[in-house]
Amino acid sequence: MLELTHARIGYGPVTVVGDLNLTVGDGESVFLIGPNGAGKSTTLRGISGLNGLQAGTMTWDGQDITHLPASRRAARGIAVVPEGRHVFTQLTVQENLEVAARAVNRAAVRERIDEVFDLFPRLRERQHSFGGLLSGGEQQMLAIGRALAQRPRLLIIDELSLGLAPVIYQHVGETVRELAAGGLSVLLVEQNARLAMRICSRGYLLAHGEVVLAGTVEELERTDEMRDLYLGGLGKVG
Ligand SMILES: Nc1ncnc2c1ncn2[C@@H]1O[C@H](COP(=O)(O)OP(=O)(O)OP(=O)(O)O)[C@@H](O)[C@H]1O
Repeated sequence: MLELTHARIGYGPVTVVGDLNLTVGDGESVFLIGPNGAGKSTTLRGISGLNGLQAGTMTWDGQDITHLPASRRAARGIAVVPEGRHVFTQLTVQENLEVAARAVNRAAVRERIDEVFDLFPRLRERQHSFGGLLSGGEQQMLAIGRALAQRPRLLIIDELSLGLAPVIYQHVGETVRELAAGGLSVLLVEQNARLAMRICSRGYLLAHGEVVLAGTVEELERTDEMRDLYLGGLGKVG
């Protein structure tokens, strides 16, 4: 469904990611992992359209979207949860969701917000609270809820677990895993390999702007790189 071919992504004249080939199939959940500065966020910026491709192509459902602006990608079903969440701190939970739902389609806004509340009951409890007063975990739920309120077909999350306590990211991760199991396509950038491997079925290891390993979770967990660098030498995903 999403396919990047020989994609080169960077900032102005600077190239960060060179010659990237990456796919996320219909209903597939895929993670991107790699050390700091590997180019994971830059890759997501290329996919969401915030950074244009310096070379290569990107297709969505077989159509070339290489030059499509970010707003039009969202309308086609690509939703991004940025690193750092970026919820509107001066708007309530409900208003945050309304803005997101309306941005893509003005119909059935209430229905879409209720769907998000069903998924994250904590947000329903806090619907009248300002975004800025939420805990980190609640803000992450709201950031994911904002993306889901757009009824995407591909949900992209940059650093799901960042700054959250294990009990919180496991709860949020479980919800994302259920969404993926239900057929939503997911592309997850995540430092926590165990979490990424629990949610996703396939992954890419990125280093210095290049894919150095790719495969299914079963294939990746057998590699020395994943075992030594990300799974603490224990091998099997818990
Ligand atoms: N606005 C920018 N202009 C120029 N270079 C940038 C810019 N933003 C990021 N970079 C560079 O791109 C490289 C990759 O950054 P990126 O944020 O994509 O890595 P990452 O894999 O997401 O890392 P992290 O895990 O730390 O978030 C870094 O060397 C960084 O300095």
